[in-house]
This record gives sequence, C-alpha cells and structure tokens, in this order.
Amino acid sequence: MSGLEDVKHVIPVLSGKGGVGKSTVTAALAVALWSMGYRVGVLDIDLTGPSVPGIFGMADSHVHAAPDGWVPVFVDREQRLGLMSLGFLLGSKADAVIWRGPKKTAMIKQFIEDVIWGDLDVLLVDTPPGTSDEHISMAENLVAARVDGAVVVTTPQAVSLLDVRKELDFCKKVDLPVLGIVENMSGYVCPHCADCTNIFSTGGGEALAKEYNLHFLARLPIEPELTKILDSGNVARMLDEPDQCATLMRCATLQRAIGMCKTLGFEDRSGRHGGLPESAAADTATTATTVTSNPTATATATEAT
Ligand SMILES: Nc1ncnc2c1ncn2[C@@H]1O[C@H](COP(=O)(O)OP(=O)(O)OP(=O)(O)O)[C@@H](O)[C@H]1O
Ligand code: SF4
Repeated sequence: MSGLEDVKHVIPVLSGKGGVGKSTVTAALAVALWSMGYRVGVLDIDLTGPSVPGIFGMADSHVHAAPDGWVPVFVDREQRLGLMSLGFLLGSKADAVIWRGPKKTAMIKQFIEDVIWGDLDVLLVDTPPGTSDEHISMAENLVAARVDGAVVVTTPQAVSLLDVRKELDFCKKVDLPVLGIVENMSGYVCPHCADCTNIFSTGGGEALAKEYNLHFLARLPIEPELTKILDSGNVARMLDEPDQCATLMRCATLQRAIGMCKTLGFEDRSGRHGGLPESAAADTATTATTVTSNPTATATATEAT
C-alpha cells in the first residue's frame, strides 16, 4: 500500500539556513535508527538540490514505478533503509530543476501519497533550507496526514541562529511541533587523535533551545572522517559489510545520533549496541543529550517570535 498509512513515526528535519548539515543529520539519524533495528525511510523533498542519493552512495539508482506507486530505493541488503528523492527520477545528475510553486507542490504531494513505504518505523524527511514552497507544501500534506514533530538543525554561529528563529516561527505558524534542536559543526574531531576542539563558539543551539523551551538533542562535531565516508559514496556498501559497518558506526556523529534517537524515545532493539561490536560499544557514552522524552511527547515552539 502506498502513502503513510503503515508509517509509525514521521520526522521532518529542518534548518533555517543552507549548508548547516541538515542532510548529514538526516542521514546520521537514518543510519542510527537502522543500526538500532528499525525500518527507516528517508524522503528527500529538496527538489532543487536533492543530496540524499549521493550521501548514501546510491546516486546511480532509479526508482521503480509499480502499478500502485513508487518503490523506494533500498540502501541495504535487508531492505530496512529505503530512500525516495527526485534525484532518482532525474535523467542525469546534472539536470537542473526549475519549477514553479504548483509543480513543486504536486511533486511533494505525490511523494507523500504515492511511495510504497510499507511497514516503516520511522520516515525522516530531508527538507530544503528556509521556508520555501516545499515547506509549505510539506506542511499542508504532512502535518495534515500526521507527523511527530521536526528536528531543527543549526550551527553555533549567530547568523545561523537568526535563521533558525525564522524556522521555529514557521513551525509555530503551520502547527508543526518541534522535537528539539541539534547543534551541528560544533567543535572539530581531530582525525589523528579523535580529540574534539571548539574552533568556533559553541552552545548557541543549547541556549536557543532553552529560550524556546525546546529539547536540546545533540551537539555534533565537524568530523572529517565522516565527510570522507559520505563523499566517497560508500555508505551503502559499508552497511552490508560487518567490519565496514562497525567503522562507520564508530564515527562520533553516528554515536551521537544514536544518543539523539534514544532521547527521542527509540530504544535499541538490535541487541547489537547500535550496530557496534561489543568491544566498541563503550564509545557510545558521549551523547550530548539533556532530556528524556518519547517520539510522541513533543514540545511546540510556543515562544517563537
Ligand atoms: N558534522 C559534520 N562533520 C563533517 N562534515 C559535515 C558535518 N555536517 C555536515 N558536513 C558536511 O558539510 C556539507 C554540507 O552538509 P549538508 O549537505 O548535510 O548540509 P545541508 O544543510 O543539507 O545543505 P543544503 O542547504 O544544501 O541542503 C557536506 O559536505 C557535509 O558532508
Ligand atoms: S588535535 Fe592536537 S593531538 Fe590531534 S593531531 Fe591535532 S595537534 Fe595533534
């Protein structure tokens, strides 16, 4: 059956500003949930810059159109991690999408109604930055359908924090609850010694969360090792290969994403310590989480201005 009927949780990932790592955070959450034993979908509604296929190393894949809808592109052999993106429907990676509002709206409606997700625990929705046609369309179709709430990504820099205020305001206006704020690119993980150094200011995301009475979900460092993995297009291959998978899951970003998922109420049901061999599971301690909640206990940006 197509649509969201058998999807238990729907979580859009938003940011006020471009390039703050929204797609990276979406992918990290997806892989974290997958490693914890969940069935996960990623819907990429960034129509002008769809980056989800590339991040997962699936850029050469195409969507199969079945009689009752589109079949997602699966990343792993077990078919527990599925993707849908306009990137899979374009003839060439270089094709530019120059669409007016109504065409974008129709595309997003189709993405929400016509994808055969099947039995899915969590659908993460990667969005474009800001509050564009895609957001309004998502809000109209998704919020009406049922959505748990949004994860809002920011970076520590003040300019990005100003943009994120606009995003929180948007969420309030369209009745989209906010599950919490993530501060990405907060500090730098040295690829040689794995030490984390704060090269910019830090703590802005946490202060903002406090100001808006929202959960602060995690502080994610800049991690060159992760960038290398994402840029190499190797994620799909790594998930199916136990040793490679363990290497991927040792990334600080993924460990913190697992912590974030637990904060959102998703228990590890893999029995594998978040995809890690037992010996490596001790590294999981550094999750910058401050609250305990569950996916349905959401906070709304009540004080957004
Ligand atoms: N925590 C991180 N560690 C290392 N690299 C990161 C991190 N977060 C993001 N990046 C890198 O920064 C770049 C931008 O990230 P990403 O594409 O996720 O941002 P975005 O907010 O989704 O961008 P857009 O506005 O284009 O949608 C990518 O090259 C990504 O690999
Ligand atoms: S962070 Fe410090 S210890 Fe690590 S490589 Fe750089 S200088 Fe050396």
